[in-house]
Amino acid sequence: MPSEPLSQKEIEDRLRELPGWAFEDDRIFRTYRLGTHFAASALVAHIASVQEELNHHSDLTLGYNTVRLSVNSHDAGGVVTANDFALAERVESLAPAHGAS
Ligand SMILES: C[C@H](O)[C@H](O)[C@H]1CNC2=NC(N)=NC(=O)C2=N1
Repeated sequence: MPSEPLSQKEIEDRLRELPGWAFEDDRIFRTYRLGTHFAASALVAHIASVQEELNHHSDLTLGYNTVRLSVNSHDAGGVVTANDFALAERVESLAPAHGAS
């Protein structure tokens, strides 16, 4: 079942609970910085496994020592839904163990 778009106010309220995340162009996004390229690669693999579990997938970009996620919901027409925040919250909870900031 497609998820429902969140209102601008809902997005702003939820973003307040997710420091480092921001909203632009109908997406929420964050960049994490890591100590090494290998650590950044491991974070990408961990995020990919969570995305499979949730069946919800970000645009996930690996840099030298950075990982950038950008996500919205295709099934809702390319806008932000609760599923995007569910993914963001899961990533926030696993990122510190990778030394991401
Ligand atoms: C068929 C399957 O449910 C869809 O392709 C899923 C997979 N991952 C997805 N990821 C994201 N970000 N948005 C979606 O709408 C979406 N849909």
